[in-house]
Amino acid sequence: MATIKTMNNISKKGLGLFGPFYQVSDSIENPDAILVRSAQVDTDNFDGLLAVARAGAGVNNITIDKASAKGICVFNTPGANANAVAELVMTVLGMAVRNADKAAAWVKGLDVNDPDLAKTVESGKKKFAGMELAGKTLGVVGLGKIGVLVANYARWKNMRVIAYEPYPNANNMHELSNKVEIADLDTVIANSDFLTVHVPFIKGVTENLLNRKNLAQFKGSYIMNFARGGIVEMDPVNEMLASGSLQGYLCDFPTAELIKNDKVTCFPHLGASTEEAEENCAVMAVEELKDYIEYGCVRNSVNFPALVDHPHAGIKSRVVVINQDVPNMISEITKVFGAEGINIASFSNKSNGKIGYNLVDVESKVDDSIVEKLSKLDKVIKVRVIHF
Ligand SMILES: NC(=O)c1ccc[n+]([C@@H]2O[C@H](COP(=O)([O-])OP(=O)(O)OC[C@H]3O[C@@H](n4cnc5c(N)ncnc54)[C@H](O)[C@@H]3O)[C@@H](O)[C@H]2O)c1
Ligand SMILES: O=C(O)CC[C@@H](O)C(=O)O
Repeated sequence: MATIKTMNNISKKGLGLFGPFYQVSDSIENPDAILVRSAQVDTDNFDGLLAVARAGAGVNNITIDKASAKGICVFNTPGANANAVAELVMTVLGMAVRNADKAAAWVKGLDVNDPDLAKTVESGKKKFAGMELAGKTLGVVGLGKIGVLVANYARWKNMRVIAYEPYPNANNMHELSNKVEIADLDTVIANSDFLTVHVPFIKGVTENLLNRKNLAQFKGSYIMNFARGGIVEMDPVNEMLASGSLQGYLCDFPTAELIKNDKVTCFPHLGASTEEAEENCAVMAVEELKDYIEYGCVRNSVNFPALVDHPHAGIKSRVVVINQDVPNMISEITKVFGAEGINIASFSNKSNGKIGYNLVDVESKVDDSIVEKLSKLDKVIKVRVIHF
């Protein structure tokens, strides 16, 4: 029986995949794995934790470095909620440039008994005249799963799109419209009518990626942040809003100050809140956890190297060895098996510069003594055995 602690609301479609071998509850104290959305997870608070799966993209709510130090694998679900966010971003921008929410609120406030209602409507609408997206330039910062979709949607609306991506991923680039222009960050900021950011929040790296210095070049009207609060430096944005050089700030991360500002439209971290995205994320996260718990396979981890290699028929034990990524570990590990007279049927290894990950398959049942011996090796972080 494996135990899974859920934090936040996780779609039933995903939870239903766990099956009878799993106990799934939000009240388990020291679970084998955690399934989470936006709640904070300090992995040091859980003994014996094997893995954390984030049903979503951003993992800044999880203590990744602490997890790596203890051999805890952290997963996310790349792309599973990207369309939900991209659709919201384009909807919100479309509404902003047409003053759609303000206009609709004005209509709601009209006197329904006004005999000249139709006239009032026609004469009042000029206050809400807006502009069109077609022909305007959208600047996209970050061409990951969401940024690519936003860029493509903007192209379909006949916008010019310029984008910045420092680490282009071949799969994402393959999906990108060939009409999207790629440029450096300053060029994107300086040439956009609207700016949207889609990068992870990484303290000291993407923190204040849009900042006083580079935002000084922005001559457009709206900045959108549906990625994470700390990515945009707020003091210059507030000053630009107050001076009127920026028409609006549209974001998914409300603060008291933002809520009070009439030129800011805040959403309640709503980007991924569609039935489809919640299901996609939950299903992907549960599949990742099950494959890890049952077979030691790693896909979509943010701290472990990818290694998907299911054991062949006849394998009775799979020994999972997680080590710091230093030279000579494979030799040290195999020596332990040799010294015990255990024949290795299959050995898979991957490393990512920080973590070395090994799956050692054996056609007999190994006992706990091998775990003890492997665990004593210098630089080994964690060892577990999966029996079949
Ligand atoms: N509002 C929401 O509900 C919601 C939903 C999903 C994701 N998000 C946020 O959006 C972010 C992006 O999601 P995604 O699915 O596109 O992730 P992704 O990993 O597919 O894309 C992120 C992109 O940012 C790029 N990047 C990394 N560092 C960068 C830097 N210094 N400068 C510019 N680009 C950089 C990466 O190379 C990658 O292409 C997530 O990390 C998360 O914080 C928010
Ligand atoms: O789970 C959510 O609702 C938000 C998810 C989002 O912030 C993400 O990073 O994927």
